[in-house]
Amino acid sequence: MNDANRNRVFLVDGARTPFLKARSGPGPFTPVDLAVQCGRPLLARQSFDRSLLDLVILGCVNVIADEMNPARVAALRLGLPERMVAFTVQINCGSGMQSLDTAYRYIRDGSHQMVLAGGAEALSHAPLTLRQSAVEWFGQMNAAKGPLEQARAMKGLRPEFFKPVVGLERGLTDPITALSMGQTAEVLAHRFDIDRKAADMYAMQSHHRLAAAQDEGRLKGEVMPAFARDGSVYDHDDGVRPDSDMEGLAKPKPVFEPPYGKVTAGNSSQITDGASWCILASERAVEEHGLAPLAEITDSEWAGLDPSIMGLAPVLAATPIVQRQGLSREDIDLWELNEAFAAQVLSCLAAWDDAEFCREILGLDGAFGRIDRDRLNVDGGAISLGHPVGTSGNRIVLHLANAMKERGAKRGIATECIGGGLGGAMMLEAA
Ligand SMILES: CC(=O)CC(=O)SCCNC(=O)CCNC(=O)[C@H](O)C(C)(C)COP(=O)(O)OP(=O)(O)OC[C@H]1O[C@@H](n2cnc3c(N)ncnc32)[C@H](O)[C@@H]1OP(=O)(O)O
Repeated sequence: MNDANRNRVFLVDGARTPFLKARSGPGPFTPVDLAVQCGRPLLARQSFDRSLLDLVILGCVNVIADEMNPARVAALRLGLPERMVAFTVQINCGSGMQSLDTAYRYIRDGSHQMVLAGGAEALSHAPLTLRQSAVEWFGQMNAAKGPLEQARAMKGLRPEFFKPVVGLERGLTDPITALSMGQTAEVLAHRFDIDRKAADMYAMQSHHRLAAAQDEGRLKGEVMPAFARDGSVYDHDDGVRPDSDMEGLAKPKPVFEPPYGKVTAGNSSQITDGASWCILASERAVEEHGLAPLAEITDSEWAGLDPSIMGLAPVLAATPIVQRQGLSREDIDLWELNEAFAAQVLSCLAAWDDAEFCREILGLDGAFGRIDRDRLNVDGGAISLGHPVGTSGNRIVLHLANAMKERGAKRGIATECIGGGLGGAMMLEAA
């Protein structure tokens, strides 16, 4: 399909739940609960009838057994018609952006007019699983015929069978390299010479920026309060530490490569629960229903690279967009680069500023240049907010749209690294 036949795609509106830090034990909401909590007020404030939506797509990494295909469960709980097609996508931390990109492409190519695309993740509900030896033992017990065989199988019982494997640890470990996500950030810190002070400084700024955005009411239309069954109300991102300072950040020990690593609890993204939705619409739908979009989605890109340096993927995904749009670094007014780890974000900035890297890996003539920190993650990011993995890609696009509107920006890019060695990026322009 040539460009002339492509439809323009707009991000009409969006909302998310507060991001809630996973503390000990499951949090108050499942992924679908979260999706419903922010989906309800979002749909209620639209001027169009919700039955006009064509499709629901939801990104979710840790789907729980009671909510298979959470997109469909959420759609029905949101009161959408039974004919509504709804599917769930999973591409690790890219899931919430994948839902948007799928919606963007469907609308652009003319098959759909209005799509609800989101991400939902409750990392506090990540499954606890049995170790392989325990699974085999339970299998033998089930297969045992009669008391004699059962007694024989019973002999194989070991206390460690009852010590569960934390699913989250597995989920945040790359299956090809066996490196944890934090270790991949350490690889980058080493490669780009990111020191602990620089990582902590970045983390401190993330907390200060989010705290300022909360205080100054910049998240008001974006964050919808969530109401738990026990009557508790959650109305703000609770992982923020407004008083973060360099002294405090210097205290936590390196988690993933002790004792010399640079990545700590203070400069990593937090383990968090949260959901986010965006409504995407074609130009025709915008005109027909008199909608006032936040932004236009004008390009997107995905990239793959060595899983052990997955954190560099934003560089590989975002740069081709800038190039093919005939733009330069300065033309991008705002960037949202998901803060998986401070060392990972800083490595991306360093890679863009490294002429050799840009020539060899990106095929540029020289360095892309260092992104201005005043244009990057202006209201904080996953270090201060938390990182509900299947949601974050959706949140950064939504927040980019809101931040662009708030600041009168013309153009912005949201981009993120994805476990397994992938990256995604989307470009927005003022509507
Ligand atoms: C998956 C993909 O597809 C791609 C990606 O995005 S990769 C990224 C995926 N996500 C991850 O890998 C998650 C990374 N983060 C983690 O694993 C965990 O946050 C972690 C293991 C690093 C730390 O977990 P934790 O110990 O529960 O952290 P947390 O409770 O926040 O902090 C522990 C202590 O550090 C200190 N600390 C944390 N932040 C601080 C700050 N800003 N200032 C000062 N001290 C701080 C405090 O002493 C804190 O203890 P208190 O809460 O009692 O004050």
